[in-house]
Amino acid sequence: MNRWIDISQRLDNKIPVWPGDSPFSYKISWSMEDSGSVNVGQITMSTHTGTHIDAPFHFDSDGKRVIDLDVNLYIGPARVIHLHDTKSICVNELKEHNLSGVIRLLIYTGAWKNRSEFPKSIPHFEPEAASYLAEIGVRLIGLDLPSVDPLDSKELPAHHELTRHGLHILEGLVLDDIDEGDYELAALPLPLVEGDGSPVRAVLKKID
Ligand SMILES: N[C@@H](CC(=O)c1ccccc1NC=O)C(=O)O
Ligand SMILES: [Zn+2]
Ligand SMILES: [Zn+2]
Repeated sequence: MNRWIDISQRLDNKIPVWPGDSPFSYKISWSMEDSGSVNVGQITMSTHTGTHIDAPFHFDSDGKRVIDLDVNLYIGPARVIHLHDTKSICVNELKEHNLSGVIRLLIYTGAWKNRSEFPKSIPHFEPEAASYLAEIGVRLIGLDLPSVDPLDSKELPAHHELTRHGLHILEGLVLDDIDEGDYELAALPLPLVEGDGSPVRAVLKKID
């Protein structure tokens, strides 16, 4: 029987974050000793830490908040493909894979090698590829990278083009041990009413 595999980054106080962004912190705000009965923790984090989804509000002030996103996007069949040593994720590279019928596409690049540090540069998603994926019927794109755009991009063209074509974004996956193929995915965001993004626990189960 196939088992669920965790493809999420672990959240501890050392997890690297976007340069200048709030560090992740978990601490016990009320300890067993203080309370006499329970440990109660407190989390402080940026919504773009580790494995997370972006809501359109992240890059468009009129865009959907996390609570407005359809949960059905984040649970269901997904295809994993490998694009080794890619400089940028473009239509030509995507065309080397048969993506017919794919709704959720997860891309392994292997470019974020040292997970204890935020990467200096990453391959980016070519904005032109958004319409190509939308025509196939892809609705969710996931990557093993902290962003779909170059790290120094202020315009965020890939984020905008993906959203304009109805694709949703999942970032910071850990796909190192995942073979190409078909899986069930679950990567649900939290019900953040004002959220621009949300951490997710992303898991995969191989489909035979
Ligand atoms: N677009 C990136 C995040 C991002 O751009 C960012 C995240 C935290 C703090 C600052 C950021 N961008 C600043 O220009 C993402 O989607 O996760
Ligand atoms: Zn993000
Ligand atoms: Zn993003």
